[in-house]
Amino acid sequence: MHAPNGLRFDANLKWLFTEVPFEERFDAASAAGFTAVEYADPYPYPAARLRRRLTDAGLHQVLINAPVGEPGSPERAGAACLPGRTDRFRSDLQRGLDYAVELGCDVLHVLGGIRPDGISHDRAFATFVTNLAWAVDQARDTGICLVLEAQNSRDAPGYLLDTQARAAAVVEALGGNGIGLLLDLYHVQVQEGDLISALREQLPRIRHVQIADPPDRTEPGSGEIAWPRVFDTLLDASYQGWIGCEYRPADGTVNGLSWLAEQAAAPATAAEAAR
Ligand SMILES: O=C(O)C(=O)[C@@H](O)CO
Ligand SMILES: [Mg+2]
Repeated sequence: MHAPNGLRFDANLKWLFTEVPFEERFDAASAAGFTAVEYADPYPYPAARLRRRLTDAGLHQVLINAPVGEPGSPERAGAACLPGRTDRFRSDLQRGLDYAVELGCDVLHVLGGIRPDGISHDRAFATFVTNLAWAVDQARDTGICLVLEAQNSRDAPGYLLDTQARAAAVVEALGGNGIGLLLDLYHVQVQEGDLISALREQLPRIRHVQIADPPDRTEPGSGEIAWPRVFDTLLDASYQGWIGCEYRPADGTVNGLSWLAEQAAAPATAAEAAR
């Protein structure tokens, strides 16, 4: 969906349109005007079936996550930083790439993982970088870009990538080709604040953006972020990627979409601004 300001927003089907069962959310997103979707977990469904849902609804798949383990398991946020779990990481990553190819998806989010008790940060981080170097090689011929997201420690205690600087350090260590940042503005605001500086600093590495307004992770305009300033920063930098609506609608998905007109209004023309 193009907002009045020209930025492109996609619907996160884990968070939006939860009024209907998952497989009905494709049509619901299309009917609400979205042209693209993302969701973390396609794996309960055969990829060919999801592909049909996308095609029937006229939607593009923007992003999925690589598989993660069961809630409560050491791999619950992925195996990428777990020493001794390389085989598991590799098979999950390959499965993620297979789904991304089948869904025509451009971007695969590889989660940072939860550092296990007794493993130093340095060891977990080195394991992560080694695994990601292999993953970038695997993805190279597919054209799929891998992305890393920093998550805030309130919602994701123990998450390896807890700041933009840590996620960016991995991108830099791997040379920045075929790998970039998923910058989730909700996590940035909760963990670090200083959003516009973070955007300006990370823009060359950003391949995907996600949005939600703290403190309740609801739609833009319902919380504490100055969204028109944030969107202007992306526009000023000619950001070309998608922006995923990864928020919990405060009062129904379709009711809540009025923020697109209010918070992502068309920039005033020079003549209007001078009046
Ligand atoms: O929690 C988030 O933020 C995400 O983007 C999820 O995809 C992490 O699984
Ligand atoms: Mg996110």
